[in-house]
Amino acid sequence: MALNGQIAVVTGAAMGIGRAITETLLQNGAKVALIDVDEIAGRSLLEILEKQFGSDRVLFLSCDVESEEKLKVAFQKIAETFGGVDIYCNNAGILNEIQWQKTISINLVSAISGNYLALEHMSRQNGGRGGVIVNISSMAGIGPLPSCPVYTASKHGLLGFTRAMAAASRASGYGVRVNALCPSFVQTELFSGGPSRLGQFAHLADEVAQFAEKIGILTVGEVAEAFLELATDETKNGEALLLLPKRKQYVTFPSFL
Ligand SMILES: NC(=O)C1=CN([C@@H]2O[C@H](COP(=O)(O)OP(=O)(O)OC[C@H]3O[C@@H](n4cnc5c(N)ncnc54)[C@H](O)[C@@H]3O)[C@@H](O)[C@H]2O)C=CC1
Ligand SMILES: CCCCCC(=O)/C=C/C=C\C=C\C=C\[C@@H](O)[C@@H](O)CCCC(=O)O
Repeated sequence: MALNGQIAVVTGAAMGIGRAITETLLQNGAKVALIDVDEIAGRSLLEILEKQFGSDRVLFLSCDVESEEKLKVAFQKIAETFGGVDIYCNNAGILNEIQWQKTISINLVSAISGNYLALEHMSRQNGGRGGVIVNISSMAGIGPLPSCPVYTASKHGLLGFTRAMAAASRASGYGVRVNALCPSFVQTELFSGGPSRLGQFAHLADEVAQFAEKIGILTVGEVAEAFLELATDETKNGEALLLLPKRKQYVTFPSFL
């Protein structure tokens, strides 16, 4: 078991990619704290996971990641219950080009506050034991999706933040690796509900749908498998792993040094 005894925190854990990552972490021996704003879905999943893995290895905290204070309290509860944090998966995200400010708030602003809280608990400079942060960006964090420019911006921002955090952590000796996972289209609620939440560029939805059909759709299990690679490979820091059906690649970026 690659992660025996490790303590993981997953945001947006109640369904979709976050649920698959949570289940994969548990299957590999970790203890997992699930954070989600959807209390009904979260508690329902908790019941299933407690039966499958034991109540001593799972914890659910109903929390809206947009509230930095509530997220801080959630981290404190997790540290008190499990004894620390080794893995932070920042997964919670939405696609809403109509309420676009909310998309930025959840996908970027809350991701930043979550990363900083995780660093506080994991950094060796703060008495932590080090660890790894995996931010769930998107292929839209590497190339633009014309029908959702704000979602694209949030995922580009998250990718840039991830790479800067990785460099800062390395230079500061925090002992915390920070990586981004960039999946292409994945069969989830967010994907199927996306077209109904497009804004002024909704007329471009068909173009993107055709693109999705051309490149194919991932399963949440495939995303969870790629997550595990970033979480367990200690050579990976500051990486962006692009995941497509049937292939994956580490993205290379221009260097100016
Ligand atoms: N589905 C796709 O095609 C792709 C999704 N992604 C990213 O993967 C991540 C997960 O997306 P999916 O599983 O597809 O979405 P989903 O909609 O199926 O699940 C998202 C989960 O996050 C939770 N959540 C939403 N807002 C929250 C908040 N403010 N506080 C706490 N929890 C919150 C929801 O309740 C839900 O359980 C997102 O960051 C998304 O941008 C990246 C690439 C492709
Ligand atoms: C609209 C549903 C979005 C689901 C969430 C998500 O993050 C999915 C991202 C998947 C792929 C993004 C790919 C972006 C590629 C760009 O580089 C560009 O090539 C896309 C051009 C598509 C087009 O011509 O419409």
